[in-house]
Amino acid sequence: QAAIPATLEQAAREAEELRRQIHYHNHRYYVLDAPEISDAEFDALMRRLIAIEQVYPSLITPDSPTQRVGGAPAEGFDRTLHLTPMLSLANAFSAEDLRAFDNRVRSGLGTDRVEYVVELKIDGLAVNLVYEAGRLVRGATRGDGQYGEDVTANVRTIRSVPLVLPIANPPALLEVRGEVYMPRREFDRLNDERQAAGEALFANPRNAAAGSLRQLDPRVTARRALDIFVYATGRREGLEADTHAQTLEALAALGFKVNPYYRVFGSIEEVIDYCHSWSERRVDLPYDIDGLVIKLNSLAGQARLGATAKDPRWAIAFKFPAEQATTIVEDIFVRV
Ligand SMILES: NC(=O)c1cc2c(=O)c3cc(F)ccc3oc2nc1N
Repeated sequence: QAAIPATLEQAAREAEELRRQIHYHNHRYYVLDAPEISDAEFDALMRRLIAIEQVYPSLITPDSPTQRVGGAPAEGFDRTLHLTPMLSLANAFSAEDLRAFDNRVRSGLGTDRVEYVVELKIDGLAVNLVYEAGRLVRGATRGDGQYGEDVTANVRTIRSVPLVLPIANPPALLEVRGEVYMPRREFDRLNDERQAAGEALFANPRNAAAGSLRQLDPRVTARRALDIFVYATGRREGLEADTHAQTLEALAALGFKVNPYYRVFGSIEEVIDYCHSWSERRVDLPYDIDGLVIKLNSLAGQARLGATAKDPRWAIAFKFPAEQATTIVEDIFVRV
């Protein structure tokens, strides 16, 4: 272990370089799932930065990777107002519903052909992230769509959530929406742990993710392998895009984790085929999806169609049939 730099200036330079490397390798591992260095090498970088920050506490910045896991638990969660409302999605349950949606969109726009983006509908809980000058300043649950619970300390523990956007001139203000989820393997591990400890089990990964994200103690959240896929922006200044697909590409370029299975189609029939193909394929995914989300690709078109009081006219969720209840209801007739 090399000696800690003798002066604050040298320490600051090394700390800055270490932060850059750690953010980079964190992104490689947790966002791209393509690490370039071993865990041991990554841990060595972290230990070096922690050692320097211990000797020079003035170097500890809120977005330092050593600050991902906060300390004292919160008493409760503050309410926070989203910069733009988080609406909910109307549901489609059949090909006919999707064709009706397509007819409404095309007649609303007065065009006969439109492009749609189709994304997997991750079965987790929606969160809202706010970045100011490229730094994560807030993470909130969806709440009632206008106000959410401020769970920033917990969101910061999700390794695939960038604490800083590592580019020279980040957007001045960026609101990003995503779905926080718990991979099924982590869900099984967590329930085995709770079973062994005689604690109540989580019914499904969505409940486990919600329960983990709404922990008062971020150190508990940090022990749950939560993950996120981002899927939209809210308020944004300095992020240019004409289509939703370009928005997803821009978010990925900023270091966010975007689900790789989104596709652009030029007709609702292709959308329908893609949706049906995932009804069986989804069992092979390491996380739960409860359908797909179909969105008009053109952002100008989205703006023209707008939203009703609660849901956008330019998007719809295609839902798979609900899982048949797998638990056999106990025999409720007591034999007398
Ligand atoms: N769970 C999801 O994977 C997912 C959820 C939403 C939304 O809830 C959603 C709600 C809106 F009002 C508009 C777009 C949306 O896009 C979305 N896209 C997704 N991929």
